[in-house]
Order: sequence, then structure tokens, then C-alpha cells
Amino acid sequence: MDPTGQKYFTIIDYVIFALLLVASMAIGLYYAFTGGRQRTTQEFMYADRSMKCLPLSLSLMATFQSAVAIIGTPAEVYANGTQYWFIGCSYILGLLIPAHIFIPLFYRLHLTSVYQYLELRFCKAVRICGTVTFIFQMVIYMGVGIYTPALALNAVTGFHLWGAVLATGLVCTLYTALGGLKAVVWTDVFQTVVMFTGQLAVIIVGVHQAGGLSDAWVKVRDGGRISGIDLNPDPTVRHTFWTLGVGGVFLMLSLYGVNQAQVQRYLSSRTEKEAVMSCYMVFPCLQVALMLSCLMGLVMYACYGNNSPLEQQYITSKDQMVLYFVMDMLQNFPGLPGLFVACLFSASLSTISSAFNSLATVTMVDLIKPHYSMTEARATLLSKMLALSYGIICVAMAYLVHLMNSSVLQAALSIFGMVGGPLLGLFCLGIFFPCANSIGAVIGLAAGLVMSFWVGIGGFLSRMPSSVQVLPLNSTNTVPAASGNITGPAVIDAASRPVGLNGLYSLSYMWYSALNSSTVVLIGLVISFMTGKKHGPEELLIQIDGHKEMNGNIKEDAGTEEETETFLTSNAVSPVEHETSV
Ligand SMILES: CC(C)(CO)[C@@H](O)C(=O)NCCC(=O)O
Ligand code: NA
Repeated sequence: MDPTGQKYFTIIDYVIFALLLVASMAIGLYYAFTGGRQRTTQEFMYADRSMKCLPLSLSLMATFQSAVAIIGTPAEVYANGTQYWFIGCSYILGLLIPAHIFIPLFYRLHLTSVYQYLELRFCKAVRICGTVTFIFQMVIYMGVGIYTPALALNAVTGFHLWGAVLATGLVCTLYTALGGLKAVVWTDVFQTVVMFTGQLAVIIVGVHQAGGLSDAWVKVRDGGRISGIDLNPDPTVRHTFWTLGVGGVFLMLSLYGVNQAQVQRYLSSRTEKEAVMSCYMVFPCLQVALMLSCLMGLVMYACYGNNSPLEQQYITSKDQMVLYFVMDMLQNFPGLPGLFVACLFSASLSTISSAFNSLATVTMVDLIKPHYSMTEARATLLSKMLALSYGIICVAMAYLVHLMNSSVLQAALSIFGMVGGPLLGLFCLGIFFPCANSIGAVIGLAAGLVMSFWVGIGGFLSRMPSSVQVLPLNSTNTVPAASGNITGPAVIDAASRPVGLNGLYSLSYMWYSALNSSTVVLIGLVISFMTGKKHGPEELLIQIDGHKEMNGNIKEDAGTEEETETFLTSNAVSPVEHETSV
């Protein structure tokens, strides 16, 4: 080993990494030249509404599973134990509610983008606010998504940082712009397989290096890395059962319920039933993904103990740890480091391709098409150009992320909560509250965004190193703001519990989605009552009739007769299945 800890790639590693890019590109080209040859927006954006359950579910899982999760989760588990694993509990309600409330509603309305719902329910202005908020969220997120694997690769192997960003950005933009949603979904399937294989290979070799299963188990147990369930109700503790299992439900709803990238996949399935099934299938897929990344953290602990490469200053941040571990443990297995790097980039490619495609779709459908009439051929060409432009924006965003310095997992999940949370609130206001009106919706959304940036940025600043008295155990990390374990119970005892505004600022980032969506609903309702009740179109509210089995009590709970009546299903929207165009 090099005394500086620098690790090197072999030729075979480069070949495997290159193969990933070539295979993804090939899938894109295949869908560019087969089927309808991507000549209609229906095919480009909705895969001719002909997708089947299995590829859809893998693709749904892959969208929000980027290199951030692959390297962020093990780093979290290595440092703080398996508490984070309890986020898996939130997947139950976080997927059941989309499957039975959001999917049937959106599918039966035969939407072209999920924000069209907001225009049907409220008005055009609300739709545009929703679209712009989504664009903002996804543009930041894809910057994080593309930058993360490139940075890790650069830090550990010296691979050119911007070379990796540009290569992946270029390949991803090309296959997305050429092959449309079909290419995005099928590359997702391929990339998910690479992702799981890479993680599994590292775990197996890692357990072997740690001296076998039972030795590894003893080490992580004695190191205190197996966390029991933490039922502490304090919302400022970063990870407890409540922040992860309950706060996480709101996070999942904003991602799997109302995010265009996911709704677009639901809408592209052949039948409503298939869309619901694919959402169900996401559950086991996500649990496998979560298990693999948590196990990777434990294996890392079994190999290094408390003597981490971070302690030894081979690396400078928690986020470089996983790749360092891989290069360190796998140096005698030629090809395996390359496989893991392919796994890392697979995770990110599948995320940014979904971002490009959904961003091109909403820009076209929500912002351009309503104002300019154009032929189908022009619209499709323009959509492809839009996908290309978002590719360029993505690389530009990577540069912005480069200027910030933050732990990637918490950064990504905070973005979901800060921008996705208010959007979730906006949809809930429309779907569950018949009395909400457009003014309430716009002001509610604005209030939610203000709240989210106030608490989010306030929290970030109040945790900046300058204002931190007590550093975490691992004080070589000079950016505790991001790693965030300063809010753990070991640091904040009853005497130093934050009060007033500081209490709000130290709210766990896992609650952001819940706080911000509730703010939108609450302010939206108050403003609606002040400006006069106006009932939205009945068919756009929650469809009780179709879901009696699951929500049998909602009708009773609906309260006054007037409300109950508004809740009833309208015949205007019948559960027709989409025709598949030939
Ligand atoms: C968003 C969840 C919780 C579920 O999909 C998980 O995949 C995750 O932690 N994602 C982190 C963000 C990312 O990987 O880009
Ligand atoms: Na992904």
C-alpha cells in the first residue's frame, strides 16, 4: 500500500467501468431505433403507456437510490450503528398510501404530468408553482447525484473529478434524449442488477476479510454498532424510531406519491392494476437495497473497528470511506474494485436519467405546450432538446455542489424534505380538503417553502463549526454541521437542550417533510377559510368508493353531511384502462 493511502485502478477495473457506460448507451440506442423510434411525445415521455410491473418497480426503486445512498448509508451505519435501518419501517405506509390513494386518482384522470392535477383542482397558477418547485428540487438533487460518485472516485483513486462528471453526464444525457422513457426504465433495470451485484460482492469479500461471519458479528456487536429501537420522542434527536419510521413516511410520500419522476412511471404502465402492483413490488426491492447498504456499513466496522481510515487521515470525509474500504479490501481481487465503481455510477446514472426525463416532460407539458401550439414531431424534438439541456444544467449544478461541503446522505434527504415536503402538502391540500381554494394553495405553498428554508438553513447555520461547543467523538471531521451527529443524545443532555428558535433549528432533518407539508395544509386551510370556501371539482378529490376496503372509516370521519357529499366519487372519472397504442 502506498503510504499516503492512495489506491490505484487496474486496467480491468477501467474496462468494467467503461463497459457499464457502453451497455447503458447501447440500451438507449436500441430504444431510439426500435418500436416507434421515439417519434411521439407519448413514446418519449410515457413509453406508449405499455410498461409492465417488474421493470417499473426496479426503475421506481432506482430513481431515488443514487450513489448517495450507496456510500452515505454505510458511512452512517459505520459511525452511528444500525439505528438508520429503522427507516425501513416507513416504507410500509410510504408505499401503501401512494398505491391506494395517489395512483388510482392520478391514473384515472389520465394525466400528462402530475402538476396537471393542480390546474384541474385549483387553477393554472398553482400548476406552474408546483412545476417550478419540482424543477428546483430535481435540479439540485441531480447535481448531488452526479457529483457524489465522481468525488469519491477522485478522492480515493485520483481519477479525474470533472472527467468522471462529464463522462457520466454525457452518456446519461445521450441515452435519455435518444431512447426516451423506455431507455430510462430498461437501463434502470440493468443498472439495478449491477448495483446489487457490486454491493453483494463487497459484502461477501469484506466478511471474509473480517475473519468470517461469526467473527464479524462479534466485532460489530462488541463495538456497539447493533442499535436497539430508540423510542426517545425528542424530535431533535437525529435518528430515532419516530424520526425515521414516522417522519420517513412523509419523506416517502413526497417521493413515491407525488413526485413527477415516479408518477410518470405509474402513468406509463399498461393498466392501473399493474401500476399499483409495481408500487407494491418496490417494497421488497427497497428493503433489499437498504439491507445491502446497512450490511456494508457493518462489514466496514468489522474490518476497521474504531481505527478508521478517516482517523488515520488517509481520507478527509466520511463519504470517501466506502470507496476507500473497497479499494483497500479488494486490491487482491482484480476487477472487483471496478465492479464496485460500476455499482456506484449505476446508482447515479439511474437517478439522473430519471431526473432528465421527468424534467424534460414537465417543462414541455406544463410550461411550453399550453402556450405554443406545435406539431407532434416538433414537440418530440423539443422534448429531446430539453433533456439535453437539463444534462448541461446537471453538470453545472455539480459544480455548485462542489462549492458546498456537506455529508451527502443528509444533504439529499434534506432537499427532499425542504422542497418535496411543501409539494406533498400542496397535493394533500387538494386531494383531502374539498374546501381549499387556489389562493389558499398558493399562499400555503409559499408559507411551506419559507418555513422549510427558515428551519433548514437556520439549522445548517446553527450547526456550523464556529457555533458548536461540543464536537462529536470523531473530531477530526471539521464539518460536523453536515455529519450532524452532534445532536445525538451523548452531546445534548437535558441541561443544554436547545430552547426557542434554536429548538426549531435543531429539529431532526427527518421531520422536514412532515413539518413543511403540514405547514402548507394548515396555512392553505386558514387562507381558504378567510377568502371564502370554494369547492373543487368532485372527481379530483379522494375517490372513496374505490377504496372502501382500505379507508372504510374515512367516510364516517368526514364529519358534516356537506363534506361527505363532496367526498363522493363522481362518475365523471371511471376506472378505464388506458388503451395501448399500436
Ligand atoms: C430515499 C430512500 C430513503 C428511499 O428510496 C433511500 O433510497 C435513500 O436514502 N436515498 C438517498 C438519496 C439518494 O440515494 O440519492
Ligand atoms: Na439511482
